[in-house]
Amino acid sequence: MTKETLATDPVANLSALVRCASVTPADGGALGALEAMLVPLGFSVERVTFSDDDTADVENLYARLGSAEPHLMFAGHTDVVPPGDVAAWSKPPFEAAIVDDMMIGRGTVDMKGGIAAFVAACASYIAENGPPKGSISFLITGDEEGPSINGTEKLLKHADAKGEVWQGAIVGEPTNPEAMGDMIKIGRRGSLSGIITVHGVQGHVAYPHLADNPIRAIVAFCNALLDTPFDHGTDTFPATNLEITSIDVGNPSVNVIPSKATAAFNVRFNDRWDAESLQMDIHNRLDQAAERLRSGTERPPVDFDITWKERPSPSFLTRDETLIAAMQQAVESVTGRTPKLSTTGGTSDARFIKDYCPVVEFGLVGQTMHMVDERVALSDLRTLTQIYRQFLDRWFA
Ligand SMILES: N[C@@H](CCC[C@H](NC(=O)CCC(=O)O)C(=O)O)C(=O)O
Ligand SMILES: [Zn+2]
Ligand SMILES: [Zn+2]
Repeated sequence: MTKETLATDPVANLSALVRCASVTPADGGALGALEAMLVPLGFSVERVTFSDDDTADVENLYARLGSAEPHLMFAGHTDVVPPGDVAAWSKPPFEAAIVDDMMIGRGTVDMKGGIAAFVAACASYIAENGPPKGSISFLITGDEEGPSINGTEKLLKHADAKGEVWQGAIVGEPTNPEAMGDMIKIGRRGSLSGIITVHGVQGHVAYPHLADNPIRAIVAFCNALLDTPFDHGTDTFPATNLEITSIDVGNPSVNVIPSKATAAFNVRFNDRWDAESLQMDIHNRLDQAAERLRSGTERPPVDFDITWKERPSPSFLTRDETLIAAMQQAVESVTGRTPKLSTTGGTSDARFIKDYCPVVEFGLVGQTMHMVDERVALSDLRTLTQIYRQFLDRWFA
């Protein structure tokens, strides 16, 4: 294998990936581009498409180099969110244009950049040392930005059923708020979504005693969810937070009391809760608010129901000190900075991986993810490559 055939340049790797328009669930050739980088490095590549009811088929990739332990998994996604208003971009979102040492394009930071850097780190490791004394695998999905039904969760099950065992995993999502070296994610909050529906009685706005306005109750319910904090955070997690994401009555008239009102909400919860205890607390809050609405009035009981999104995400915390320390040392040795160990932000596919092996997350600076003109500094991409390379050196030492 000559050095020239190896994908050691993270910028070239990223250009190839960004040029594939892989908006979920489309692959746009992205996994093929990744396969073309991995095969010359000696990886055995398996491509697998998953299907499910009521959702699009999605392509995924699992690649492994080596058969011995320790086995390190690098996990991520090649799918990207839509570009939005293409005319608002300063360069086409799937061109990978470089301006002032920044590459502009959808997925540059979230998270084709992480994949490009990890491939480059593997290539440079192999060029210097030959194949590692152990194994490296890539577990890459095309369904992270979408419903996440035909992605990482199924790919892990598929690989596990074939006997794959990992000792640790890195997820390459953008974890740094402002600069490289800011933050490693060592866990994630849970996520729970629901919709409250209040059923009222439609009527004339000038004759409210003949109707039952559901907006009165939906406002009281939203306040009951927002007024009292769920907690004040724990040693390792920020406070649980609930956001109302939508309130709808679908009423175009000014003189009609609507028949129904709904409020959608999402809770990001810490390790004091699980989905069940949180659901119970929310039910209690709503029951008490309904009782308050009725007490001392002639009103009928509030008729409401709540539906939960089928698949809440659990919170989790990685407790593997060795894996965390290896990433921390790699970041410190390249950036000279001590990264914060954090559980802030959204959830990620690490919530599935944690059931198979310890997992940490480190990637690029996330400031422009999902935005128009998403972009990465080429220097950050090179820094990330060096950090992953340092990690590999430590892991396989
Ligand atoms: N689409 C998935 C889960 C959605 C995951 C999403 N994660 C992020 O935006 C990552 C941001 C970060 O790194 O902090 C979220 O938290 O909503 C599904 O529906 O399951
Ligand atoms: Zn992402
Ligand atoms: Zn994203």
